[in-house]
Amino acid sequence: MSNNVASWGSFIKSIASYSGDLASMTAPPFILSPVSLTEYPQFWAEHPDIFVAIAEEADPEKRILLVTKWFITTLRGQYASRNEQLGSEKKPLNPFLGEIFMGKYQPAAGTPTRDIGETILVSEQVSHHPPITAYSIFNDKAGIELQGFSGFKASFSAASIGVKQVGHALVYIKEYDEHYLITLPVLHIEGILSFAPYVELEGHSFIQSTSGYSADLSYSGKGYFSGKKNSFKATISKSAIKQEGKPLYSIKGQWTGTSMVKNEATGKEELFYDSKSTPQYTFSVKPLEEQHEYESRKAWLKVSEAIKLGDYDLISKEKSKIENAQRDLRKAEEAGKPWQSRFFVACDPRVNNGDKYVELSTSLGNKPNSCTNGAPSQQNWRFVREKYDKGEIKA
Ligand SMILES: CCC(=O)OC[C@H](C)CC[C@H]1O[C@H]2C[C@H]3[C@@H]4CC=C5C[C@@H](O)CC[C@]5(C)[C@H]4CC[C@]3(C)[C@H]2[C@@H]1C
Repeated sequence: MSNNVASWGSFIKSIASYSGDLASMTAPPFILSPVSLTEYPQFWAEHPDIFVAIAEEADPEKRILLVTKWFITTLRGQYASRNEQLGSEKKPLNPFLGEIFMGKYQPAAGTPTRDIGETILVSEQVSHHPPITAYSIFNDKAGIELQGFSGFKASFSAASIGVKQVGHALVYIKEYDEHYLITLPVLHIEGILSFAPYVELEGHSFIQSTSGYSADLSYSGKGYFSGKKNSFKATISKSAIKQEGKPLYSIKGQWTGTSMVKNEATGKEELFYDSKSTPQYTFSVKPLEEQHEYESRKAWLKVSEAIKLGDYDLISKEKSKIENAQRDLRKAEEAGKPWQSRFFVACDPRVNNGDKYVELSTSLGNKPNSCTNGAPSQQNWRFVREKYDKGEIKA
């Protein structure tokens, strides 16, 4: 038995009784990814052309369809890209408090794409225990911005790890003064016993717009309603989610494959989205020498090189350098001023600070979603754009 499978076997036994913080659990080197969790928000706009097309659509009924389509385009990168590129899901680097990641989406060289302007990502680890990443993606030319935050709680069973996400995303379209609340799907890690973990989505997530339109998405994997992995269904309605009316549109398919949309009034069915359509945009991060010491790829350089080498001793040596520096910072803060987020501010989820979160999450009613099921998120995180504009760290 190769030592990888042996250590995987003991690793699985160790997590069966594990009740700690999933992000900080020690895992065998071959399951470690050299990528920090602060990089994951980049998957929200892997197709910036579809993101900006939302702001260019004048009809609100077509806009909710475009928002739902754009949301579906984000899922393959978010939840399946490690699997597709590295052969299995991997354990990302656990970001330190204040870690920053930023970059821009550019048309890939040579692809004849129209000029949609710059789409910028700013992401920051606003909490270490529990791990919470706050992020914003904005395109000033199109007048569309997304801000969100995401934490996760894991539950362990012998054969899979359940992961509930805490947080949500808000999209704002300036032209129409329109807001969308997007809740996050529950996921679990399958394939653990067969030594090839991968993410499967489950349950429901929702999109609720101030226009009154809403989308109810439900997910399933192999052996469920469609039998195929990474399946989803969605219904688009005019009323708020809680009134059960006949939907305007029904969508179904695979978020890692193709999906079809049916107009329930006319019965007409057509292709909704094909996720294998080639991504025309690459995400670019400035060169290491121009990066701030808190930016992920600079901060984790030595650790990610050690992970690529599979050199466990070097990984833990380089990791403890970062952890010790963080401990010293926390001690200094106890003595002096507490840590402050560089680009985000925490706010009370019950108080409307103009982003319509209270109105939109209320219209979701008691539907199970990560905004309101269980204890509402202790606090929401919001992007402060002028902190970025006036700051010295730029994408
Ligand atoms: C034996 C246990 C085992 O299989 O361990 C190997 C597993 C890869 C360990 C669990 C890790 O799995 C990773 C999957 C990560 C989520 C993937 C996608 C997202 C969406 C993104 O928008 C927010 C973050 C989130 C939820 C990631 C959170 C961290 C997850 C669960 C990693 C686990 C530590």
